[in-house]
Amino acid sequence: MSAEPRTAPSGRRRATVRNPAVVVDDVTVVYTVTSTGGGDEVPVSAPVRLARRALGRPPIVRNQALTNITLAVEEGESVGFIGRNGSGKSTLMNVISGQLNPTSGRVYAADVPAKLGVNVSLVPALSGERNMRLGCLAQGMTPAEVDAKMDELIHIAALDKAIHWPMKAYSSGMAARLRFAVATATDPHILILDEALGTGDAQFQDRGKARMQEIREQAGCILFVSHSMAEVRTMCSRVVWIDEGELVMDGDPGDVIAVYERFMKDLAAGNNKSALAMRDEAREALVRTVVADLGPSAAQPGGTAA
Ligand SMILES: Nc1ncnc2c1ncn2[C@@H]1O[C@H](COP(=O)(O)OP(=O)(O)OP(=O)(O)O)[C@@H](O)[C@H]1O
Repeated sequence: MSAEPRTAPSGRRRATVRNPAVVVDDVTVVYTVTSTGGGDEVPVSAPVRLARRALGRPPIVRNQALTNITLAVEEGESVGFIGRNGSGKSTLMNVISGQLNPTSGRVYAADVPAKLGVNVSLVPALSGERNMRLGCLAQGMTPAEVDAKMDELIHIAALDKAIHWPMKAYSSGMAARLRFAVATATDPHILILDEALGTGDAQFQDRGKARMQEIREQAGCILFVSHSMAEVRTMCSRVVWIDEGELVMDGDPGDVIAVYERFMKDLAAGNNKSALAMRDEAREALVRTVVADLGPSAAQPGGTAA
């Protein structure tokens, strides 16, 4: 990952990106996985295939999680990523955070992204408060900076007396509060939240939202994965819908969520054909917009738009 370009092709309706914090450039991710049920088999040499068969090992198949994803996120944006289970949201967040190398394509980031639960590992036997301190130190803060920040972090985590209990006594929601507070301690420029606030109660969600707003006001950006449309509607200034590893829509939260909810409703009702037609139409509209944004050269064979 590097902090190179200030402009890039964008999946958004605007052609120019003024202050990009993250640029995802034509990213494709293909996992390989063993499968007993067939699929797109990874070619292996004949001896390897025979040896695997003799040992009773299932064939290895390709699973394409992301296909040619291109988008840019600007400073100050809070972008919600929505989509069905297995559509590729977490894979994209893992690529952006640097946890996973894409099969092809690149990610450019203006700073090292902070991904909740990744930058620090917490110690179950230690109290929440000790873990908070250690987590901050692990992210490069000085002891004096940690001291100055502790009251604010304890307020954000809203754990009351449990802040002094060992973390092994925490529920998953309580641990999520603490991890969220630690992840935001350094005022990250790029914060990735993959299903982070959903585990918390209303009080934590309010404090979490307030903290995210502060980060945005300091020119930070937030990438936010959630299955809760209510949460996405209140938290995000823009929404990206991903399905089967491809961008389907990218724009105003109200517009994108309305189509996505119709899509999900149709699928739930068994109207797969109309759901998929709606999705394909939305995806084609996005491609047309990107091509128009990129100008006439992109519409020519060999142009830059996919
Ligand atoms: N480590 C892995 N090895 C093989 N395939 C994987 C791996 N991780 C994810 N996948 C596959 O990649 C695809 C996208 O998964 P991903 O977890 O990114 O989806 P998601 O949109 O975050 O799903 P969810 O909403 O259920 O969390 C799925 O087909 C999944 O099976």
